[in-house]
Amino acid sequence: MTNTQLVVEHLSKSYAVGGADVQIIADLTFDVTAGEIVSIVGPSGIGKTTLLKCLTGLQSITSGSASIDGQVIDGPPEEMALVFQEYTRSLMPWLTVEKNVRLPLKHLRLPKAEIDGRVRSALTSVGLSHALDRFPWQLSGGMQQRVAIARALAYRPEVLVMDEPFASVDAQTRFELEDLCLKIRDEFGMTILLVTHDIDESVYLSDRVVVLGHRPAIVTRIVDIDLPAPRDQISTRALHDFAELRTEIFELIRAGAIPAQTGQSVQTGQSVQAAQSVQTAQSA
Ligand SMILES: Nc1ncnc2c1ncn2[C@@H]1O[C@H](COP(=O)(O)OP(=O)(O)OP(=O)(O)O)[C@@H](O)[C@H]1O
Repeated sequence: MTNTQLVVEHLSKSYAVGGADVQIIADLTFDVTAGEIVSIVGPSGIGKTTLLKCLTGLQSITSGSASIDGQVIDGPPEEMALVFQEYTRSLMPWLTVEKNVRLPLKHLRLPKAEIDGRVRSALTSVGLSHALDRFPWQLSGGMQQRVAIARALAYRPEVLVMDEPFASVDAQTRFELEDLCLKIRDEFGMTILLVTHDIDESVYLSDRVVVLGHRPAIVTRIVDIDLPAPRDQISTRALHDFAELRTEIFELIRAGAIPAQTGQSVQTGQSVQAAQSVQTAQSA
């Protein structure tokens, strides 16, 4: 029996731009089962980050709905934690690694021993138990992103939501962090929803890939990724099925591309993302 955790039904989203409503998302319907890894892909500017913001309660939904464990989402859900691409802005530079991970747990009112245990085990899971007393600026980019992931893990969310989490690290670190994602899912049984621009990454990590296209955005296809487990960076990526899935998704994204914009003075997705220094759904 499957346990549907996140349900998105006919979700649409418009932004007010210069006095007019601009519809970004037309009508999205999909769900995510507990313990699944689901990637959201689509052309740049299609509304992927906007969708995550609606699902994490950081933006209002214009019509339709999203719910987690049967509860309608109308603010940041306790069950979710968020990891963004910009780890340099989500970590507090004046706090040690250990204190950064501890920060969001403060408002949970847990016994100190429980908090200590969660912080230690999250940092061990991401391979940073040796770096507790270091400051973010003393770490490599990949290590900083591990701290951001550990902070989300220590919170023990049911659903980990990640927006382009590995876009700012080198290729080798990216592979390691992808494998860390798979390990987290297996170890903690966590549901993971992520936005990525990297089609290979979406195929490698996911159980299903939700492809968004057109303007305003719709779901163009939900692709099942039936690749064998456990996945491995070399052997999984060498599979014929892997190449076929990558081509299928690439073609779907190309078919759903947004035509060049004429006259509309809307910012690109990434510039808006840069302008809004949102950190975690729990405002860690
Ligand atoms: N707060 C906002 N106000 C007005 N328009 C916005 C706002 N946030 C995003 N947009 C617009 O919504 C559209 C989708 O942006 P979004 O960041 O969700 O896309 P994306 O698919 O994540 O983009 P990218 O792949 O480039 O990161 C863009 O045209 C963007 O300019």
